[in-house]
Amino acid sequence: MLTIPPGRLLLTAAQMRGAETAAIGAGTTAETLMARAATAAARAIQAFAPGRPTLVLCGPGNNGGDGFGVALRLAAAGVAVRVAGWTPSTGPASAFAARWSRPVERLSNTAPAPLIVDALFGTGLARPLADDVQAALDRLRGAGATVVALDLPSGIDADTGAALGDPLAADMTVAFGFAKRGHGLGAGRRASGRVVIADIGLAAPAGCTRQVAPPKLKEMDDDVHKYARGGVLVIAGEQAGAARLTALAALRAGAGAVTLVGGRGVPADAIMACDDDAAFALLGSPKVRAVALGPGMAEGERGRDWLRRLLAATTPLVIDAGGLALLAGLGDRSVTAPLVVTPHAGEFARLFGAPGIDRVAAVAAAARQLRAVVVAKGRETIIAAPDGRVAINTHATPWLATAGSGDVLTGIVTALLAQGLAPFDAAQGAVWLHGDAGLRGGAGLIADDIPALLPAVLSALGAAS
Ligand SMILES: NC(=O)C1=CN([C@@H]2O[C@H](COP(=O)(O)OP(=O)(O)OC[C@H]3O[C@@H](n4cnc5c(N)ncnc54)[C@H](OP(=O)(O)O)[C@@H]3O)[C@@H](O)[C@H]2O)[C@@H](O)CC1
Ligand SMILES: Nc1ncnc2c1ncn2[C@@H]1O[C@H](COP(=O)(O)OP(=O)(O)O)[C@@H](O)[C@H]1O
Ligand SMILES: [K+]
Repeated sequence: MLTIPPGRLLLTAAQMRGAETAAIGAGTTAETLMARAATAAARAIQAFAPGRPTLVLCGPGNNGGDGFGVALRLAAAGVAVRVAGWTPSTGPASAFAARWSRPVERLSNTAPAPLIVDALFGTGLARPLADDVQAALDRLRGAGATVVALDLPSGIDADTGAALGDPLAADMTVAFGFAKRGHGLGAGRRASGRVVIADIGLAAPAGCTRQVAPPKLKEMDDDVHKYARGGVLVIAGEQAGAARLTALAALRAGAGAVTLVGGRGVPADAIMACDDDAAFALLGSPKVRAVALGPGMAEGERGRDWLRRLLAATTPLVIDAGGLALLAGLGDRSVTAPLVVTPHAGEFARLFGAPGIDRVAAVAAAARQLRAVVVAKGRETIIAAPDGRVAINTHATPWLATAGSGDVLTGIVTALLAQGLAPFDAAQGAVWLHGDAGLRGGAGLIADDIPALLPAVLSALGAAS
């Protein structure tokens, strides 16, 4: 499980190299950075699994150098340490390797130890693990050792989290400077275990991806009225369940009033119903501060009409489900409204094409292309703004993969927009609240439960008064 703290930066390998170059340009040597990394990692290892006989697997590059640095420090602390793998011959890594006076064992026949430190490859992994390296990892995996990875589990792509082999699953990963995107995505997320970030004195470049943080909620004025809290209009199709889930979620997430068009006019008591003509008349009035389009909606002229009208308006808009299918079929996707779209993987592919291995890059490109905030839902939800900002949410549970869960998210995003949050902040906040509600609900969760869990989520964030 990933435990990168909320709000943390998630860097790419290129951004890490940029940070390193900047630090070196400002006078810190590469050896100093490596020494800081090794000292921090050795400390974290001693706190996590003190005194255990250790095998350090060292690679040919600087990740291997970190490994030698850790081996030297653990040995100096009296731990029984062996090293296997490469002996780096260039750069700062070679200096650390040269100080290791004991043997360097061959990966192919080294014996396991109760603690394995994985320092084979970090951000420089450039191709799939070679067969002999993979075979060594597979053999060592069988020993059931505790595994600590330095910077990244070896075999994980730093930028995408993709597996370039089958890494040893780490119990803890000590990330140097910053967490990497690969810690939060895909196979990397599974393989990283607990991610501890070691400060080695690097400054992050601008424009890095962030882990989604809980939203900062504004205190409510005591003389507020329902429309001042943010009125929401939900334009739904005939599927009553989806429409109702979106509308209820918007109310629970703080919208003062929700008007629903469609959903066969079946509102719960607190939801107001109206028809298309009345809803058209409401648009642009202070009673509607944000609109959701698409829950339970089939393709057809009514939806297309709404879509064209809403895209050309100025009221903040969320498009999901049937609304996304309509958007995919639209020749001219020019948008004036502040827009958030919330596609799941299938909807994303239909709108923007298959994302390929680098989901973050694909979602960022989609946001630029559509000039909208794109919320690409899934196990990790990636949120991108047209100006290039990207956030990743992992604060969620697979129990959220349940029918209607996306309709609930739509309602939450719309409610936060109606309360005046900017689209990128509303999208992040909503995804976090939705994820937190899912985690609170846990096993057996269904979409109907999520709106009812929101009061506890909001109260815990200090929104009770
Ligand atoms: N950034 C910073 O400030 C700091 C970074 N630090 C550390 O540096 C790490 C990055 O180091 P790095 O750039 O040397 O890359 P690394 O991960 O050791 O791998 C490169 C080596 O592996 C090789 N190689 C690649 N793929 C391979 C494969 N499949 N199979 C076999 N070989 C393969 C590649 O060979 P080549 O591709 O050149 O043939 C090269 O020799 C980073 O993760 C962190 O631990 C810290 O010291 C603190 C400061
Ligand atoms: N494996 C998972 N782990 C965490 N969250 C998930 C997972 N799978 C789906 N989700 C979340 O559940 C929601 C599902 O949305 P969606 O696919 O639109 O459902 P529906 O169409 O049934 O409403 C999204 O918020 C998504 O991020
Ligand atoms: K590693």
